[in-house]
Amino acid sequence: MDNALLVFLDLGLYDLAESKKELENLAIAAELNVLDSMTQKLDKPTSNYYIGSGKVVELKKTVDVLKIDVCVFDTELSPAQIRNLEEALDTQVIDRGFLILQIFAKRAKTKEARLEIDLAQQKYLLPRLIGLSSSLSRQGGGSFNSKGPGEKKLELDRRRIESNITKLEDQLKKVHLEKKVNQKRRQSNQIPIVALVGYTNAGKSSTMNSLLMKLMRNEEKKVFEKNMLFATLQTQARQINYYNEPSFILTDTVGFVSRLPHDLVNSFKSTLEEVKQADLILHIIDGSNPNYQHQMTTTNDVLDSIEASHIETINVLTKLDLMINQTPITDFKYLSISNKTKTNLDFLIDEIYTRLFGQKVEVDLSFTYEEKSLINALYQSSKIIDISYLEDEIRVKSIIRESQLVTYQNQLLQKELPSNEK
Ligand SMILES: Nc1nc2c(ncn2[C@@H]2O[C@H](COP(=O)(O)OP(=O)(O)OP(=O)(O)O)[C@@H](O)[C@H]2O)c(=O)[nH]1
Ligand SMILES: [Mg+2]
Repeated sequence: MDNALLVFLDLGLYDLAESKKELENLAIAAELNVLDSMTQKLDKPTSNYYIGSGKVVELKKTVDVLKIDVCVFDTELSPAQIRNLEEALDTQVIDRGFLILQIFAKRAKTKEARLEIDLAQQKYLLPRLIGLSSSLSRQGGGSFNSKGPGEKKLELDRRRIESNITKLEDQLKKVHLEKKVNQKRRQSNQIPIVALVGYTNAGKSSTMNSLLMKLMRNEEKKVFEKNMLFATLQTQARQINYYNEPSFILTDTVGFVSRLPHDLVNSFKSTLEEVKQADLILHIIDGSNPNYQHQMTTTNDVLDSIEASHIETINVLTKLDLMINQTPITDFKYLSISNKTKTNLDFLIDEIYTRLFGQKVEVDLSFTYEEKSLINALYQSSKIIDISYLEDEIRVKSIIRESQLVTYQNQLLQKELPSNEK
């Protein structure tokens, strides 16, 4: 494990305490051993080193004493700043964007995620080729093994990266095409899609698992959840068939983080395609996090940028069990749940079904004996109260959802007002 030192500049732009905690968690997620941090208060960053040159001297001392392998700066550094800092500190220097790319690179498992992250890394490196040359050799990420590469080598490296980018983009196009076919198939099934979105570590995967256990009682379908930033890197979908209710597809997605590297947002836009296809979004918010408002805004901004902000949304506050001594949140409408104590899950489930399929209605239906398959479908997606087999028809009394009325309009005998049954 590499020893890391975190460097912050207090420009009064961000909540420093939150930024510190978040960068530390990002470093831990990147499997770094955080030994210390250093903060400088300045009005604006310096062009040579980002921090002041006096601070660089101080930093160098700490780097030597603590045997620091990598200094992580909580910002986006220019290629020149990286080069200058690496020379002055004689250690690897990376910025927040590079750190996030490292986490994704470590976690990406599926073919698509691997290609996306490779592409984001190559795009990130291209303009930083000069500055990052020594970091790269330490990463073992290519043949950039001299500290001051000559012009010719630089040109070769640049061309190689450009050709890598083209290759990766081609491969990705193919993967996306296959995915589109699958999506079309799913859409033609007309099963509605519910997507869980939110800030990283908010509790999306845990909420998905709570719902799966409650509705499907199937341990095997569970997804990975962990107290670690970016535990989920790939969208995962499960079809929910709950007795007495119509089916829907539930998908877990990659978490968001503020100040995400631009190339990464672009790369993961296709992963977020699923969100765009959703009929309903569950915006998962960690209500116990003092910074929840900022996290919500970040998520809403990403939803805006992928043109998904028009999709119907339920705000879900998780970690209710940790919010006991907090002043209640009153600035927006939400449902609060706990995945730990399993509180309010029934409310959430009922809200999901109502938003997707409308209220429950009690109906009397009449089927011919040829329409038996329709009755089977009804059995799977609604609550049958009574069924009687008459001479030339089958009479069924059932509680269905409003949206199912269309499907059974030819069989409908009478319709009563929405029942109060929940
Ligand atoms: N106390 C408490 N902890 C929770 C609750 N929901 C989730 N957690 C914890 O929060 C941490 C993150 O949960 P995840 O479900 O992995 O979060 P996520 O939003 O999927 O995170 P990423 O996939 O990393 O974006 C885990 O340690 C969970 O156990 C809850 O209701 N109460
Ligand atoms: Mg997750």
